[in-house]
This record gives sequence, structure tokens and C-alpha cells, in this order.
Amino acid sequence: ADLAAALVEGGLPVLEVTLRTPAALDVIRAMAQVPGGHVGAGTVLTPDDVKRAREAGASFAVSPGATETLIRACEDEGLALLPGAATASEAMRLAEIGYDMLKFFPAEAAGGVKALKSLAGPLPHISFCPTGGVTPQSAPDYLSAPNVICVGGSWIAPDADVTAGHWATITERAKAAQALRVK
Ligand SMILES: O=C(O)C(=O)C[C@H](O)[C@H](O)COP(=O)(O)O
Repeated sequence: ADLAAALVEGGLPVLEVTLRTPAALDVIRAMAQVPGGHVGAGTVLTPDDVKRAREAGASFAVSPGATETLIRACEDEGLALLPGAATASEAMRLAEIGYDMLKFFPAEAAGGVKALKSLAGPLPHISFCPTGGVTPQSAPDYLSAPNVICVGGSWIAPDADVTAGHWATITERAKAAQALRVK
């Protein structure tokens, strides 16, 4: 809850908690109580993940890729999904069924800003939130791409600051990240 409050105070209210540790669902439960925050679950892979994330209070799901099973589970549970795509074909298939706002993952490894700008030519109707290896240095470049609406990253809340409870430092880093917005 302290981490969520620090990020919201820094101007970053959209919070992704990846389901990669046994603590993740409890973290979502705690963060969901923080006023002004929008807490989602990341690394959502299975229908069971969807159900547990929604029950814990997540208001959206993020996945590294997308499968029909996962998409159906999110739609059945009424949980908004930011599905991952890394190629033109993956993005086209998702847009065909109504998902035209996608996560570009793993952003840096899949070609970074260059790849995204190349996709903007033939696929101008599809927009992306790149995550995976985005840094404060590369974020402005990503945000300058016409098909990038936001970026995600863990640099704002590094493990060491979370463990030590350095909430004010995290708030400052969130403010700096918020100020990177170019649109
Ligand atoms: O698994 C998911 O659903 C994700 O959303 C992946 C995370 O967003 C990235 O792994 C963050 O990457 P870093 O900023 O490099 O730590």
C-alpha cells in the first residue's frame, strides 16, 4: 500500500503487479485500497490467473503474449486486457478481434523504438504500450513514436528502494517519469 501511495503521489496512478511471486495477489489486494490508484495484474497467463487477479481487486490484466483461452477468460470475467504482441502478425490478429491497444513485449529485445516506428507505417490503427527493458533514457524516444500511448517499466520502483521503504525517493522517480510525457 505504501508503494502504491508513493506512485500515485508521484503522478503515476496506473500500477501493474506481476503475478511472479507468491505475494502478488496480497499486494494487489493492498494496493487496490489506495485512493486514486488503478491496480492491474501482470504476467496473467491462464484463466485461473484471471479469476484470482479479479477477485484480488485488479481492474485490468496485462499479459506478455495472448492466447484465445486467455482472451476468452478475461472477457468472461469482465477484466480489461492489455495483450502482448511482438510481431506484425500477432498485432494484426489481435486487432482483427477488437484489440487495437497492445503491449509491445519484450520491447527492447524485440527491436525497441525502431521496430515500433516501423510497425506504425502499415499498422497506424494499432497502438502500443512498450514494456521490457524501457529506461528513463529510452522512454522519451518510445513516447515520441506515433503509435506509442504510454510505456511501462520497473525502474521507477527498484527492489532496493521498496525493501528499504524509501517511498519519498520512489515518489520523486515517479514525478520524473511523469514529466517525460511528450504528448
Ligand atoms: O509479464 C508481464 O505481463 C509484463 O507486463 C512484463 C513487465 O511489464 C516487464 O517485465 C517489465 O520490464 P522491466 O521494466 O524491464 O522490468
